[in-house]
Amino acid sequence: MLSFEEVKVKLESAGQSHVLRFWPELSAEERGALLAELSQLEPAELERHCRGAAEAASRSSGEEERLRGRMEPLEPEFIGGVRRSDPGSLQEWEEEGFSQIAQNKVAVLLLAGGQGTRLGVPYPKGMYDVGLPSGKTLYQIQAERIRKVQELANEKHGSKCTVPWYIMTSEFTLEPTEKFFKQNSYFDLDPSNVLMFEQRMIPAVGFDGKIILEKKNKIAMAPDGNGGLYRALVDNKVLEDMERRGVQYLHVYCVDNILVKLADPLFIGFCVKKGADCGAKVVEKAYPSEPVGVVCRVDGVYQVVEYSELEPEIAEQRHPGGELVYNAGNICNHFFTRDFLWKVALNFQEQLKQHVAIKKVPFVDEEGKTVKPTKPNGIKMEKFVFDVFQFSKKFVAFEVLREDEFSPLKNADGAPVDTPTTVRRSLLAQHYRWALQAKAVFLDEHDNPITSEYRAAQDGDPPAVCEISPLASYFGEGLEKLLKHRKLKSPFLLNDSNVKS
Ligand SMILES: CC(=O)N[C@H]1[C@@H](OP(=O)(O)OP(=O)(O)OC[C@H]2O[C@@H](n3ccc(=O)[nH]c3=O)[C@H](O)[C@@H]2O)O[C@H](CO)[C@@H](O)[C@@H]1O
Repeated sequence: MLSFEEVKVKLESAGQSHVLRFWPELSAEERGALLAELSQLEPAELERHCRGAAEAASRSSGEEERLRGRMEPLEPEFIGGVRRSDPGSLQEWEEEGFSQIAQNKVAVLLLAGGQGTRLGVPYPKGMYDVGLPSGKTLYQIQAERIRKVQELANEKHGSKCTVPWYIMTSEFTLEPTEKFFKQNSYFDLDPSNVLMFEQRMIPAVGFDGKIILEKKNKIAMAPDGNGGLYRALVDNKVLEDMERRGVQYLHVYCVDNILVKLADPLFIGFCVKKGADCGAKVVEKAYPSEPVGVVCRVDGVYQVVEYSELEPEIAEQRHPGGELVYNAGNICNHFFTRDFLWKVALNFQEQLKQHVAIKKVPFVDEEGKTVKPTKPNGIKMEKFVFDVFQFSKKFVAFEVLREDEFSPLKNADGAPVDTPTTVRRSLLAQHYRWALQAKAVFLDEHDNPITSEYRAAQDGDPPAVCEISPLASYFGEGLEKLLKHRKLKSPFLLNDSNVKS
């Protein structure tokens, strides 16, 4: 840790000495905490960051306009997908994916450093229990899907494989996430294959380019966005770990999609067979203003234009047949080769675009009291995980069905979409469909078979509650032997122990 004098010089050179203005009033302990925080900041970088933030914020209103005339949608023939590709190819890709998994060449990486402000819970989103009959949290569901995909690969290839689980956390989420995993015995995964690491935090800045003080002895810090991944991979030697384990392919995903197919053999196999170094899963956008990024080309280069930066007029453009022109919705499921990640980490991560978010950042007033602002007063700069697509030599996109693979938890109940209620419904609807495909028969309260047609989550709640543990089925497979012609009363829970009995 640096001394007060050293920190003072550093801050002066970065034009940020105001953060020491309460120094004379601080206790020894408070001084220690402030010095520790400030010691980590590098003056030149700090100066660049603060100046860059203020400049970018003054320009940010023009971001959408700058994209005008430069965007093009993905060419339809460029996209593979569950509906677009022929069954033979789909099967070949899935087999390829399982083969890579069985050879220990595939890992998953969870982006879990976000603060989940829209959901509004004081703990990491992955710990959220969405109210399923089993009471499982998002983390547990994900852990069980990893266990199941390993088991399926082993059955197919006679292997004993591991899919390591890398989890990127932040100062906000590391401690509670670690504690939660320990309390839950890592959901029966081997702890040595669950690797948590922390992304960096950066200061929030006022419109005048000055760091915001949140308390007398604390500056306002925020994670550097999910694109902070690339720096965190270097900081924490994650690529070296992948190398030691022989992992060549990484499936990166975000925490809140209850339907996420971890290490999806089909997606992995598709990307590997296409020789891609970088890939993205997409779904058809539901409506023009849906808060998902669109995968497209800008100046001929593949990239994601984030929903916050897409002009409504462009988002609303439609083809004569009615479908949206910018239709490839990003579901934050990405494929990267380890070689590509090395290339980004060594050559490009400093070049990643800084995106500007104007936020209400609590600040300390002249009396030293923390004030919650009523209107936005600060700038948070974020990097985005998908901004590396431009460095890819071979980028591919794979379209999946929304009702099977995308239902994110973003908002608290009461909001119209992406709430605990809607994600629970999506999962239960999927499991109900799987059970029907396996020829199970659901009974109503009078023990009569339910015959009503039910297709997708959009139809509302399914006529019976059915939850299938990921340990019983990864994606609907293997259920006939367990459920065929069985008469099931709602709520029905197929868990691991049912499977064994
Ligand atoms: C930048 C990005 O990827 N945006 C995508 C994200 O938007 P969205 O705005 O929903 O992104 P979130 O803020 O939820 O973050 C996505 C993921 O990144 C993690 N995270 C976030 C910030 C951070 O500093 N560290 C970190 O690890 C979050 O924990 C989460 O798992 O998901 C949508 C689908 O649901 C996509 O359509 C968006 O294109």
